[in-house]
Amino acid sequence: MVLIQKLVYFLTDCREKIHSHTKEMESILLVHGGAGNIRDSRVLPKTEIVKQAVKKGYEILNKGGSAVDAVEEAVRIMEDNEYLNAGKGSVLNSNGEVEMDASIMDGRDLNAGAVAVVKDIPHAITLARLVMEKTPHVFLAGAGAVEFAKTVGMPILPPGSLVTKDAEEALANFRKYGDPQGDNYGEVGTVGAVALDSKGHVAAATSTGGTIGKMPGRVGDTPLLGSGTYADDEVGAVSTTGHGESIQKMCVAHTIINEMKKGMNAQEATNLVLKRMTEKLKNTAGAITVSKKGEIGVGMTTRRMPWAYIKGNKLVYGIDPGSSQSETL
Ligand SMILES: NC(=O)C[C@H](N)C(=O)O
Repeated sequence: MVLIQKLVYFLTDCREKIHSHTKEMESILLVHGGAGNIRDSRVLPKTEIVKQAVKKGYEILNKGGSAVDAVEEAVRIMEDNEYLNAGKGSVLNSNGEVEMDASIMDGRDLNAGAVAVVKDIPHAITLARLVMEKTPHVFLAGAGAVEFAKTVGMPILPPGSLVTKDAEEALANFRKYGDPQGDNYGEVGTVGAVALDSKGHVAAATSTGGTIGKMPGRVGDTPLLGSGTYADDEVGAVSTTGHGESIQKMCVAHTIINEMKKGMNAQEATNLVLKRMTEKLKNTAGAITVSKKGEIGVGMTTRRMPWAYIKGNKLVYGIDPGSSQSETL
């Protein structure tokens, strides 16, 4: 009798496992364009950019592409946009140079790639992906990362090519007036994406020029696994933005993952960890989260953060805390 019961349990378990592996998930792509004290005049353009990026990235998921491909594509599109703080348009360090950080993580096997303090590379996120796929390492920084980019045939731009007029003006203002709001990372934003693909795999990617007027060589949260980016198929994926030093101290991305592991949904975990960080360290941040079950989390303790996601035929987006709009595609 006991044996028969055990056999029944075993067969049920097998059936469930097979079922869960073959069941198609509804794909989700969720992106952000950086949290901060965003002026009213920038609300519309920033909202448009995140909508464009999510639409382009979602085409990959629609064709059955992987979560990793989708997050990389969405981030590349935002890196190309001069109004966001990644790739061209990145904020400048105290020497007037662009130094970028990026990371990408694949929830299937926790494979990851990151780069920090890289110059003259239009797509730091793709370099991070190549570190993940073509080296035995997870993280390359500075001149070594740029050397690696050359060996894999990535274009290296002439020095200063990623510096924009806006970024120069912003640095000049920063030098003159400092950072009256205390969140100089906000006017142009870091970019990030999280995805769940139809096979149930998650991925996350984040890319930034860091903080305006930063010391040369400064590394923020963005390239650090567990701070700026994290993805694990067992739980979900997170990308963060905001005050990098605080995000690092609280390991915000992985702490959100941990809260979900303990039972919170994606939205609750995102809100809780950001609130905790802001209460404890008196600095602000934002995060986007997708869970393996397809829950969405969008949170910010900043004034604003542009974000957008597509799930099925619905595009949902927003920029102010607690409000969103949607369109049927
Ligand atoms: N805009 C940002 O999100 C800045 C980024 N988190 C950093 O500190 O490098």
